[in-house]
Amino acid sequence: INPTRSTQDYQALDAAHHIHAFLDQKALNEKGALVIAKGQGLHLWDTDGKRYLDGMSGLWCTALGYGREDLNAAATRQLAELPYYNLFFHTTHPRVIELSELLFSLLPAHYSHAIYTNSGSEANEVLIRSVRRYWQILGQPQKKIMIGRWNGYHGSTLGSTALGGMGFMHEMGGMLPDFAHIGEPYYFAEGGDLSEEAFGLKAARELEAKILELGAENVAAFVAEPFQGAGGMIFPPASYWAEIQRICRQYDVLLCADEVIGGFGRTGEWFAHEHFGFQPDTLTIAKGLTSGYIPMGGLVFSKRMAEVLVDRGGVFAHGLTYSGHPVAAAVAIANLKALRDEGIVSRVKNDTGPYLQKLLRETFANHPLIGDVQGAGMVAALQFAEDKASRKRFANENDIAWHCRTVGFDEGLIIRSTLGRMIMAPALVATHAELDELVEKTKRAVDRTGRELKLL
Ligand SMILES: Cc1ncc(COP(=O)(O)O)c(CNc2cccc(C(=O)O)c2)c1O
Repeated sequence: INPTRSTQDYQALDAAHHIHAFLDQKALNEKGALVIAKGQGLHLWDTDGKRYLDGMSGLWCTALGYGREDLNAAATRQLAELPYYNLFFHTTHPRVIELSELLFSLLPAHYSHAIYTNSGSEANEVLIRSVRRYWQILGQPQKKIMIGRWNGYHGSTLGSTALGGMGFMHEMGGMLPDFAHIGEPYYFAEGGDLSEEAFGLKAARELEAKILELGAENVAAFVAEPFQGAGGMIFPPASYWAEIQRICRQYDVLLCADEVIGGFGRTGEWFAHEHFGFQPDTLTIAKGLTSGYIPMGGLVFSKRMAEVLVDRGGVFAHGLTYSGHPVAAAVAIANLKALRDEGIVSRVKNDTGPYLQKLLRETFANHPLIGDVQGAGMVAALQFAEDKASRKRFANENDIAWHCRTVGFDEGLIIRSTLGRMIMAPALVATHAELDELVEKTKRAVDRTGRELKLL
């Protein structure tokens, strides 16, 4: 690492010019941000030269890990050839066409069209506008309410915030009309004395109750993450998604999956909805699309929706300057080809995913502080609990998880904490040795947390 400034200089300038995401900036300014300067494989280095194992793929996005020469070369070549063009005014360009050809070869056959964006939030703004336009074209303009889930996360733009279910986000700048929410399928916290199977059906049937309350003729879509990511890496009970899908079909409500985190191999399937076995009408994508090397998101439409928007919709009044950006598309092509041709997604499904999941369950099955281990493929969560059998959580579970995350950084490990859960989502290229290091360092952080907070 050859930083041109001292860490302190970087921290002072960062504090002078930035408002960071989801934190109290004044508090951060008192201790200074961690300045990450280099990445290679699954490792990151800060400006003091400290090395970290990145157990979070950056923010769930660096599927191929850091330092990939193929992605660098793809971007450099495209920057030289055509650094920018667009899909406005009857024009297009080769790279975004080649990306879509490749993308739809990896998607289930009933998807046909995509609109690209720069982020997942923007893709969900396109979703809101496209869904309402779809029902307008079909002569049902009043069918426009979008139903999301409490503690769901769909982004930080205005509509995506309203679609999400994080109340403290709604309080900033106000909520929007025509958005509704139902409870989340968080069995450990909400299951009570129901079986998982029964709770999954109960949680799903909240959607039917909400649709009947609002009037099916007014409800446009249900939008949800196949598994909740930012909300705490929560997998729903096995009975959940089939029931949600049945309800959507019964009331002619579009089923929209937000695959920003789950997409591109995270669960061992190319898309998380395939892991859970349901067929959404739209898919929101971002993150793993380019392994985070360059911003890109998108909205994927089923043939059924695309035909209405294209064949009967006339002018589609939407457009973003950088939609389908040539350099982002070039990186996405290289990224998807590597995931496919290096057999990375199938290795997550058949080898490294099962290896990680088994190792976590063996390591934490009888741990006095851990009440549940959830996950599949290269994503997992540990639930802190005071008592496993009764699923009793610690009153101060947020503080415990945050302490564990902080201890992790001290041990050279980056994992995420949300509520009372420790989350990991390492790069899909992780080796058995790197997964061993990830689990070993996580155990050390959990044990240290237990000692330092006198939980044991
Ligand atoms: C399901 C989902 N949908 C949309 C977005 C928004 O994407 P953009 O950020 O590209 O606009 C996300 C983003 N998810 C996200 C972003 C940043 C941090 C964390 C975290 O869990 O710490 C999660 C997401 O997880």
